[in-house]
Amino acid sequence: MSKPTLTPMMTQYLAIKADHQDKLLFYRMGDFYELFLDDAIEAARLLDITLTTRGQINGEPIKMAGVPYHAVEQYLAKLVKLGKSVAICEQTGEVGASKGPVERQVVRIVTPGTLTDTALLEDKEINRIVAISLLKKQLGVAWLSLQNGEFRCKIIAPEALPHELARLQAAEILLSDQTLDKLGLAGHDRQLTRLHAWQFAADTGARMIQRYFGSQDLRAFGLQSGEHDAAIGAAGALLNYVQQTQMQLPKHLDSLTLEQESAYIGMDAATRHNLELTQTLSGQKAPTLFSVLDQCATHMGSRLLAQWLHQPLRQHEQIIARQQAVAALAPHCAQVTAILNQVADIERIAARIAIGSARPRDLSALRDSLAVLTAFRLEESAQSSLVQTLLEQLPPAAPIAQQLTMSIMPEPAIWLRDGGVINDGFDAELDGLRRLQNHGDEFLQQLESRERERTGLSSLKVEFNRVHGFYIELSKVQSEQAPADYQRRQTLKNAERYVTPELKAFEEKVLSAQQNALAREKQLYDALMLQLQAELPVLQRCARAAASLDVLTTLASYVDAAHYCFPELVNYPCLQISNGRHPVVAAQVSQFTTNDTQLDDKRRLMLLTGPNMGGKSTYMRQVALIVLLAHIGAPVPADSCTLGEFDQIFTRIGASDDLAGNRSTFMVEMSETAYILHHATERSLVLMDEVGRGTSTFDGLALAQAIAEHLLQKNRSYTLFATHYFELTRLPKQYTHAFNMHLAALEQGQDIVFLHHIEPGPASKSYGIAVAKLAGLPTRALNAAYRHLQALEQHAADKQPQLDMFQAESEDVVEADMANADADTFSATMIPADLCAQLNALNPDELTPKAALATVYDLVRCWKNHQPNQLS
Ligand SMILES: Nc1ncnc2c1ncn2[C@@H]1O[C@H](COP(=O)(O)OP(=O)(O)OP(=O)(O)O)[C@@H](O)[C@H]1O
Repeated sequence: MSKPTLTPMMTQYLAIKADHQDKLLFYRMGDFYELFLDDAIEAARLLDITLTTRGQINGEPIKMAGVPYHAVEQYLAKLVKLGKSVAICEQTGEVGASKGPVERQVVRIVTPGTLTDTALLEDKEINRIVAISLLKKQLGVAWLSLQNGEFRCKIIAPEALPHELARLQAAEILLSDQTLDKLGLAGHDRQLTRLHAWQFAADTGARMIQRYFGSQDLRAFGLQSGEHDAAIGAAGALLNYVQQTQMQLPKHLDSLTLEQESAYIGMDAATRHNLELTQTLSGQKAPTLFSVLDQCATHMGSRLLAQWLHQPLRQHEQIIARQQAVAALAPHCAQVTAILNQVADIERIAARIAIGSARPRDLSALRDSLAVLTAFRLEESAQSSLVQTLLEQLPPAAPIAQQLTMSIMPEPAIWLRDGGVINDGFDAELDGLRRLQNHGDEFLQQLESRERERTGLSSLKVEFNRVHGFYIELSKVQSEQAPADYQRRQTLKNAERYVTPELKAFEEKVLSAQQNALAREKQLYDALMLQLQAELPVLQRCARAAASLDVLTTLASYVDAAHYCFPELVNYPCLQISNGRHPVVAAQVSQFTTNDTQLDDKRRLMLLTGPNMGGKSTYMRQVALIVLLAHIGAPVPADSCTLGEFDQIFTRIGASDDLAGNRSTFMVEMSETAYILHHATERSLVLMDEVGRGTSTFDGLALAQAIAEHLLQKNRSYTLFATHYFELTRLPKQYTHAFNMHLAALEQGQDIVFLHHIEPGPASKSYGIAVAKLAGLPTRALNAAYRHLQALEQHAADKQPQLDMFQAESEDVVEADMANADADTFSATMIPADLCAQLNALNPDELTPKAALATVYDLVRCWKNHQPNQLS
């Protein structure tokens, strides 16, 4: 086959594209980024842009689609959200400098995990890129954020991977095909970037890490060869990937930290999801714990708060240090917030300085923020050593602030290429070039009066326009008398325009002054950027201190405004909450009913019963959220709270399919439960909501009981176990560490009033049909449900096989903690079998009034035959 004939430009395009097969190539042509061939088809579909054609290859039209360069960011944002990576190819050579197409190069690669551009990032989210390496049986994870320099790694058990990914909320996941085959990672398709296995090799990784940090030995990072090989390989792959996509290794990465499991309260993926920390169950951004709490003045504060919520601390000393800081800041909330409101996102500006992409307005915002922080003083911070440390870290090194003040214009231009960024008086050469530009007016005025005098022509004017540059204009009438040295440049209807050698020379000088000034500004800007890069650690420390102060102040604002209290942390088993509230639900309903919780070494498992909609889930989540908030050092929504030591929080709540993972609702339920039973300890908080309901009644009941027993006997965790299986309320008889509580409700006829108040003992009824009535089930269906219920109850009464909420409890089971239950609701209705058969056969909706009356007579007669003394 003969080689296709290609234009020089297409040859260049294909050569560049060959190095970026797995990405969309944005190829700069004038004011557009163009995509060709398959890239064009894909981009047209994903971005909803027009697909056209341009030229041919082998007689086939070449598909083409393009986006204007000035709007490129919105398209990049869209593609990155869809998990796509884009190679940006710019014109790097001078137009016409050589034969053929102007030289072009890929100058950066935009991937979901390596974004730094404000326009492409969510303000309140941390963008992390995670690398996973499986070496033999060792699983290493490393993660990095280009926005805040975070760089960490750890070795984890393979089954903990989904939970780790849920915690890190990776924007992009790097791994090899081999690792992917072994791990699966269903549901993460969009985030996956596959790399060659050699990129995860431990020795390459070790070399990369040592070179980047200029260190001889990995032990400085707590990493041991052999023991941490998978983590080292993953960290090395990350560095390599960043270098390849950013065309450089930014200088602001933190020292690599080996994360220890024991530092944080463990939460599995299901728990983070169920507790709606930063996302609702349906994937929305509000209302969540984060959306309700986040009053931070800065975006970096908001991001840190979200990070704290996903990483509750375990060490009591650290928590107490934060509590003291929050308490110390409480009286100063308004003052600190007013200051922080004036502070820009220094963290992200520092990241852009690190990769050399900071824009003029970033630097002016940085300058203004640093000035505010330098002047910031807070009295009475002595109560908290944490606040004192943060305040010490706030003011940046004086030279940075001074340098920015001197070098950057008060209101610089948006783009460096437009000039007007470097301050007047900062550089003598730039000032000279600017003078030449600006004082051109003076020269032109002088020239105009001189020429008028020389020619005696009153209509003579010296002017400038963008197309023709400087010119002398004469009216049509006087143009006849133009001197010989005037060269005609343009003829208008009423005027003639000329240039002179003197004017031309001046024009050249001014224009070159303009270009020279722009070049000088760029030189000075680049030098400033290098200076700032050298100060990155100081800037990052300042940004982190400001973000921490912001979060602590936000938490402090809840002490008075929402009557939150500081939990007391003790070293004996205890989970005691008085008048606790659900922080999110309480913020939404007009009247929230507060509830107590009392678990300790002797009360380990609370069996929670109560009607649907009674508030069981809310109560259980409230307990978990209070425990979680306590561990980020926050005050909690309660009147008082005492907590022992906790290591993990587990939840098994709600029903969801895992379609991506090909698991049914019941399978998901059982997998999550299995994980809990394998991992929960006596320091763990476990929430179990209606476990077993995904299968048949008997299987479900049997499983629920076995799970509760396992939690009581083996795990000995603090457990809240909500159930509709009334049989389980017998467990306290057998296990002294279990106890019954229920959410109270009142019945009024066929209606129900939820009290949302937790009371001792099991619930007496489930009120399912009453709740269905509230939900608007048609009357016909409701009536049928009541009839079926009666029949079922009768059947159960006859056979006595299984107790349920509506059935009398045998005497030996009714125990002290049932004392509050309404005894009347436990009395069985004994209906004779023939009467029951008649009732079952009856459908009142189908009876005429006359037939109904006759039926009532029949029934009464039948009943009287059985109960002659009662109804005679
Ligand atoms: N303590 C409370 N104070 C005020 N309103 C509450 C309280 N607890 C729950 N609610 C309200 O009741 C609604 C139902 O609560 P929840 O979902 O917790 O009930 P549930 O018992 O778990 O129901 P189901 O068994 O059907 O899942 C909540 O959406 C909330 O509006």
